[in-house]
Amino acid sequence: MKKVLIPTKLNAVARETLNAHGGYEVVQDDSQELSTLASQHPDTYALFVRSEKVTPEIIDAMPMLKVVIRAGAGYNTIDTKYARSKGIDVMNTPGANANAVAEEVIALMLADARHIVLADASTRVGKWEKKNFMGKEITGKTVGIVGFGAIGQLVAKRLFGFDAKVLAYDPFLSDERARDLGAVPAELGEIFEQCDYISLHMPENDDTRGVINKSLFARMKNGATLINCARAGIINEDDLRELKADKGLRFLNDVYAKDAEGDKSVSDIADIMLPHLGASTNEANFNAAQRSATQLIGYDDKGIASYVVNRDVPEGLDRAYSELAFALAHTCRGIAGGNKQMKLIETSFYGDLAKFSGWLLVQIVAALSDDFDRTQGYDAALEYLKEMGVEYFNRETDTSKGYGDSITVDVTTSVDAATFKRISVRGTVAEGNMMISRINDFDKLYFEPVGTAVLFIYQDRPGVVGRIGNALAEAGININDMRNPHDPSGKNSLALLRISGKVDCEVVEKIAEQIEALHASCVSY
Ligand SMILES: NC(=O)C1=CN([C@@H]2O[C@H](COP(=O)(O)OP(=O)(O)OC[C@H]3O[C@@H](n4cnc5c(N)ncnc54)[C@H](O)[C@@H]3O)[C@@H](O)[C@H]2O)C=CC1
Ligand SMILES: O=C(O)CCC(=O)C(=O)O
Repeated sequence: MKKVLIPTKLNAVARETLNAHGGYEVVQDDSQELSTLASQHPDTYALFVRSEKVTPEIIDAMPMLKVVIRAGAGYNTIDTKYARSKGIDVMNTPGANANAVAEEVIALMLADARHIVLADASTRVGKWEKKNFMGKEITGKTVGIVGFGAIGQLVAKRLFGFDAKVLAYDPFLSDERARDLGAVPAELGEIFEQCDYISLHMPENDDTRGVINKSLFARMKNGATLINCARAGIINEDDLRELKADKGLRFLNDVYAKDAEGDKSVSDIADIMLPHLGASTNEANFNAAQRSATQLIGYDDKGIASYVVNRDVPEGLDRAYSELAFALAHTCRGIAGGNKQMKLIETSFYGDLAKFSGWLLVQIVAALSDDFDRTQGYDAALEYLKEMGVEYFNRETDTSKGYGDSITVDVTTSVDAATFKRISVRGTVAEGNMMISRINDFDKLYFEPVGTAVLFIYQDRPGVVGRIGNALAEAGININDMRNPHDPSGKNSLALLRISGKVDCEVVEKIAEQIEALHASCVSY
């Protein structure tokens, strides 16, 4: 059993999902400090946190820790570098709470524009200060979004309902993409100069700390509003203090240097301040909790490391190709019949993927062997294969084949001392979906490796597919998708079916007997 420690108020769906999957012992306790819990549970394998600080001391208190999952977006509270040095993967759950924050931004804008907080307090004590609460409308205003990621984009989408003009600054997003999303791409200075509202949605890191400073505040329009629901560290609070009154700026704030009770340094300059409530909706808490659990399961069962933030995922590599490499190797392993003794792994990385071959090999080795620690890198993967007596060969790719960005994984296993079996699987990513395009000689499959697949190779003759369908139906299994090509000789056929649920090995074996299959296997993704 792998111990998962959840020292925070996280929706019970995380615990329930892990328990339903099995193999995890979940300890959830938000009544004690993380430091206390860490020392009580040194055998923790995975830690789920919200805004709790994960320091080197916390990490050292749990020597078996392998994964930290931030149930949320910002991971500036986790010492990711120290975690890396200890071989610990840190993940976040991008987008899981984005809508909650986007709605909070709109709530803050409206609340401030219509004096909701002050007007409520005044009316509640019996006053009638209608003339003091003349408001303004956000409809038609120009709003600048700094950091046009999951939250920034949703804020824009919500604002379009108010006919707002949205300017977006994000150095990692193309102007074309920003325009596709309805925003006007702009430089940071232009945003501060032209906007009535500026909402910050970039992460806090070494590049962003303190970047929202005097030089930008000085360019703001008089009476403009700054909203910070991102992180306290990205703005220079003293610079804002210096200019705020003169320019009549408004400042709406959700974030602090420390999430804790006590006086807040911004209380003199914040017009509305909330206790870091951005993600505090039932929906966001549920989403982040569920995503944390499913990401851990995906990481453990399928090697999905795409959410890991403290490993050098090479720049320019679409994460879907990491998952593809894993899925192709996992398919080879399934067709080879599980944990067979591997002799040789051969790979081809076509198109732009050639430069990511080292990173992709790690995913392949992780898929082929449960013992390989996938938090390690390329050199460790090569070393591991050597220790296991497995040869590895990465082929030069032939661009004339026109395979685009695709991967081939060939695995040769020994059936007995004298016989070897070679499984070759090629695949690509199309419209964001993984596709297996070839299995051995069966080409143009375009089969998505998800759910459960069964695979039969047989001598081609009429009626076989019908018999497979009937036998599956008798076992209560529906067919969701199917490919049935011939091999180039035209003698053999492949029936590759995605089925509605897990299937017992006996059912597959029985069908194989009935149709006199040359090969039968079942792969769960
Ligand atoms: N108040 C709250 O409760 C919450 C706050 N947050 C904060 O909001 C931040 C953004 O969250 P998401 O939109 O989900 O993350 P995201 O990763 O989807 O978006 C962040 C965007 O910022 C951009 N960016 C990076 N460096 C930048 C820079 N120097 N200038 C401008 N843009 C830059 C990135 O390219 C990315 O598009 C998180 O990092 C977190 O700190 C997130 C969730 C809840
Ligand atoms: O979990 C929370 O309440 C804070 C969320 C947050 O700040 C984040 O996801 O970055």
